[in-house]
Amino acid sequence: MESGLAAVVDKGFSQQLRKEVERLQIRDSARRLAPVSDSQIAIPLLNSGSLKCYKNGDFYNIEGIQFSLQTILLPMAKAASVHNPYRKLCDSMKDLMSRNNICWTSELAKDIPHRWEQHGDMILLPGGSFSRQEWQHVASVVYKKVCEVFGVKRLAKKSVISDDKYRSSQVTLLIGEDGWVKHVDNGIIYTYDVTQCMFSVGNITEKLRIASLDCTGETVVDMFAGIGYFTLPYLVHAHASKVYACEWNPHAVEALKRNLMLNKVDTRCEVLEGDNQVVCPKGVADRVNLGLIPSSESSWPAACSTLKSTGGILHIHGNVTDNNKQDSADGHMKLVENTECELDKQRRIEHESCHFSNCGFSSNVSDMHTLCFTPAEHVSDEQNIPDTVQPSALLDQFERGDFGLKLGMKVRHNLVWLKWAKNVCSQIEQILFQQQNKQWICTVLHVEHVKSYAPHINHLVVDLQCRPSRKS
Ligand SMILES: C[S@@+](CC[C@H](N)C(=O)[O-])C[C@H]1O[C@@H](n2cnc3c(N)ncnc32)[C@H](O)[C@@H]1O
Repeated sequence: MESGLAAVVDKGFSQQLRKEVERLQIRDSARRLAPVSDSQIAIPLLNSGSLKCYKNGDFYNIEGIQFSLQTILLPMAKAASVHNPYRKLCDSMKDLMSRNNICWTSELAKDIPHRWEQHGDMILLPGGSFSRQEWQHVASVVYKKVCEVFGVKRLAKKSVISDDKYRSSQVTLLIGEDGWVKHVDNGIIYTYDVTQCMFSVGNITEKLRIASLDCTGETVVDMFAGIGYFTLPYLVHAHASKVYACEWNPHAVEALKRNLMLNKVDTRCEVLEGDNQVVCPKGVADRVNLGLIPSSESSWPAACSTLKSTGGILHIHGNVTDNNKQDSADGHMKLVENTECELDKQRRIEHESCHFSNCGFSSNVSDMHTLCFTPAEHVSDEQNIPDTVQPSALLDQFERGDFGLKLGMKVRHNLVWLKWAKNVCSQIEQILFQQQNKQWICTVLHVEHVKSYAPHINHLVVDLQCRPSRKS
């Protein structure tokens, strides 16, 4: 048993809350979930830092699940007690400090990371690890010890991704000659220098989605190519005939060129080094990828002018903020569906992508068509709430701002997402109209949820089909 921080929640909500704390990356996997009474379960946590914004009086509330924080004795996970590098790291650091007559404190213990990334023979530590003054006295030995514990040759440490125009990596090499690492991801080899470029692990679902497209015969322009996160899936799996890859960070360009060679697709890709607003070719693309967050808006005109005169598809990424925290906390409306079983319902509510078509809802995904809303007991104007509401009607009400109902969080999010997609769609129509002096019809084909970026901020992608209107 080990004492530590835990979230205590009613049994019926324990699995939902476990998923939420895993999403926030604060679940302590070294200790096991355990009942604390007949009706409550404790979920072990690493820390409570990211929970601050969910605090409501003495309790916390995530997605309508109420829980408290307590310090509790919990059993160790089996794997953790047998082979746990974190424990090994703690033990070897305690030992090292005592040999150097440095007193072991809880502050020093907090400086030891619970998570890290392994890139082949390199361990990449999170920012903030080993940052206290005491470590500096024994710095070179500490870093060697860390390598020993993990059985690697190189060690590096992160801080935040820089806000500079290159979104440079902020990684310092602590032990080793260079920062080049290799990743194999969905059959694609990526190599890059961790001290110079970033690798967005969180975008894996979007990379897989791109990989599943059939782009045979298509020309694609990747406006923010980086080291080839999307350029490579377009070439290797989606079989694009040609990709123009724009990138202005010379370190990323170097990695991109290496990656094209490594994956033997360099003959189908032209790397255009520089600002995409300058280097992007005109009138060539069937498809344009705009993979920059929080927004790629400044490059939308260049993206529009790279489309073929017959039109094409834009994949526009963006961070979308849901500001209305109050509604999400009390969630007056429950989202239910008539016919589905409990498990399907759960899956559907957790299914984080939504498909919308032509700013209405697409017929190929039944999700939103079959939704109806049931008022919870405490909604006073129950009689005014229709049994079934068409999502497009919901959006109209939502846009007029006369939405008297409070919606369940996922539904409201979907409406916020759809509103964002519609907004992007009409801005792109305007840009195309201004550039070409004729009407274009843009259609929202799909809205993809890539990841939760921060509380109330979601990274989305809208797929827009853009066609010149026959009328004008
Ligand atoms: C965040 S990375 C995106 C990588 C990839 N799309 C992803 O989501 O994982 C953005 C890349 O776009 C590049 N970039 C940003 N603005 C640019 C511009 N105007 N022209 C060319 N490259 C640009 C940055 O240097 C960086 O490598």
